[in-house]
Amino acid sequence: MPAENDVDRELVLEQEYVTALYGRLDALREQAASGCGSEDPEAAARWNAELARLEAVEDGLCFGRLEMHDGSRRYIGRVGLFRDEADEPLLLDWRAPAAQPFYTATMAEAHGVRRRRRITTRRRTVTALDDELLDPDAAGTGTLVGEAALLAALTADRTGRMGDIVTTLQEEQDRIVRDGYAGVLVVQGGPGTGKTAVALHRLAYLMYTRPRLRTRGVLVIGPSDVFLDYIGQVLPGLGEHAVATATIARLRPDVEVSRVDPAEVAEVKGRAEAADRIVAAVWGRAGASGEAVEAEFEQQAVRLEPAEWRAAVEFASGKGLPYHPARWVFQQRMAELLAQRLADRMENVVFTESGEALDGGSADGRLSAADLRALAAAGVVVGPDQDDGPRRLLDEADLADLRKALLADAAVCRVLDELWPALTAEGVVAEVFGELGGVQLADAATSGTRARNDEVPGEPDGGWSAADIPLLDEASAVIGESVGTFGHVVVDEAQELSAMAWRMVMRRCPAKSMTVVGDLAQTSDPAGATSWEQVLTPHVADRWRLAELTVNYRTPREIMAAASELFAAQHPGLQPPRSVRAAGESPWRQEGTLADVGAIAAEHRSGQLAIIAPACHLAALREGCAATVLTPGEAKGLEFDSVLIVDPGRILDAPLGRNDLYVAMTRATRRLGILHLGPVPAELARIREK
Ligand SMILES: Nc1ncnc2c1ncn2[C@@H]1O[C@H](COP(=O)(O)OP(=O)(O)OP(=O)(O)O)[C@@H](O)[C@H]1O
Repeated sequence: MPAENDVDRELVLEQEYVTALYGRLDALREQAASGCGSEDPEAAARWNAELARLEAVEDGLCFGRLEMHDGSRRYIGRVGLFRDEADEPLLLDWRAPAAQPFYTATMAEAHGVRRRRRITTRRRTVTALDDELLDPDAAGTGTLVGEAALLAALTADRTGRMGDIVTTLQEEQDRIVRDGYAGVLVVQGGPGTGKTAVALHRLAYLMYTRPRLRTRGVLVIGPSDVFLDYIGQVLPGLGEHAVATATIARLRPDVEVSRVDPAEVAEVKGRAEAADRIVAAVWGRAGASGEAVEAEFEQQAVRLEPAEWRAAVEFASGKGLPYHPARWVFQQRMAELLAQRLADRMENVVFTESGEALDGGSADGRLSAADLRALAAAGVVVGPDQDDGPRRLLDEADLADLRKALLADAAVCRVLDELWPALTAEGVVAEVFGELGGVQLADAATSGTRARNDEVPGEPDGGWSAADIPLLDEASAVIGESVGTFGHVVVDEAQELSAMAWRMVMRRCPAKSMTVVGDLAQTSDPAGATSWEQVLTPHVADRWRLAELTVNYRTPREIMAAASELFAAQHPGLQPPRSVRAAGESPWRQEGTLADVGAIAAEHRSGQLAIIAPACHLAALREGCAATVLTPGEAKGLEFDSVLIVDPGRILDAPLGRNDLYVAMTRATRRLGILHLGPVPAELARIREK
């Protein structure tokens, strides 16, 4: 331990350095602020983004220092700063390779580091220094990097917003953050292992190492708007602003979700077979009629036999195009056929001496008066001076005009539309799934409802459900509507995605560069995942890799011990994650009624309290209650200082109720209480009574 006056001197020195860093930051901000007024809108936007980036790193700008064996020093912080315009680094961005030993250096493998220093600041003042001497002779004395700082971070009161963990990232987490794997990296781990935090830090890392991602766009998909709000500050604090966030439902902002499907209906809608049903419904509309086609164009009737127009259908559908682009090809082909048919009739023409066209029928292929009117309508003017006996009347340009006129003709379009109608995604989904409920849905593929798509209203009675969104997206894709894409996509709580939701996500990431975060033990959606391989192989074959996190930073040991009965019942043979700390308080249970909740909540003294209960009790519990009240599903991914679970018996009744209860129990960072409304469920019997 250095002597007290040594510590004071070090504090003064570090303060000087940190003050200089803030000075440099201020100068850069000033420069960015003046750039914001630029007349060039692109430059102004760039400077605005730069200013936002520099403003977001105010807190904890510099949080570490490495002292190397060669005597050099490296200061580590949220962004990189350089002295004036020179290359001399004042502060290393935490993502720079030279900063990595801050996270990975251990006694056994020091990576050239002699001393690792954590610098704690409040506003711009250095308040504490925490040094670790990496002495190889003392190898094996601990596995947590910066244990004191880590425990301080873990036991601090929760603020309701997730903070970044850039100052205390642990080695197993850092390895995932810096994993440059180009395919799908799955981060699997139990509750509280830092999966969300790690995924967001990895995204920040990838944006730093692959700057092109900033232009190609990155997307974070989370389970709920509350969750997205909860994590919303993490990336800006890491210096990255240009990140899109969405829930699965909000990936289609044009559709409003106003209905909840029963679980069994949502499960059927989530199955991959729903995609086949949509494909069948859409393509079943191309060339469905078996009749000969009669089109009338400027009083000329043209007839196409089924074999003729069917050839056009086959030609267009064989192009490998989506439905609407293929429809366009079909229409062009049909216009060619119809124009040719008309042209064949007009092949030879004879005019009288006075310039009148002979209207003698078409036995010899001569033009009738109707032929001439049709030609005039198509912009082809046949003058009397062109009468020099039988000849080919229409050249290529005339034929092109004729085709164009045919496609602009309402009567012709009506006929073409009947053969190959225009569709909307809403119409298709309403047609295939709209009026069906429950498991009857499974029969829809074979029964194939035949309602005319273009007459179906935009949405089924009662509006759309969240499970309809991937179906709408699928239908849009089959029809040929394009969607925005991203260079990298993070999917959080990925175990909840149905097969159809995965198809929707994959469509948005053509490069299939993704960070997928989840825990199969927390799946609560019956349409969700039971195996990563099963989920990913259809989309990326073997271009995916699994990385695991094993340490629970959130849930104290006492609560994890109580939750492990549930875990063991659901996953025999597997180990729940190891808790990094004890809270000193055991969870409790009590039998009672909803009326007891108020008194229990009133006893709660410090930190955030969340009440987690089945949906049927939410309204009653929210009345006059200051605490946050959530279902287990809504609580996914969140955490609170204290959690009170109400009516665990009913939570367990859900299709994957054990997982739901496991999720609810693992949200607490300190205290857990359980109020059961009847006899205690067997899974919770070992928890002490209050
Ligand atoms: N290295 C770390 N330093 C400080 N805090 C950490 C660290 N790793 C994780 N945490 C904290 O642990 C808590 C849990 O992290 P996170 O929410 O990312 O876990 P998770 O695995 O996604 O959990 P769940 O699956 O239960 O939603 C958060 O408060 C996070 O800040």
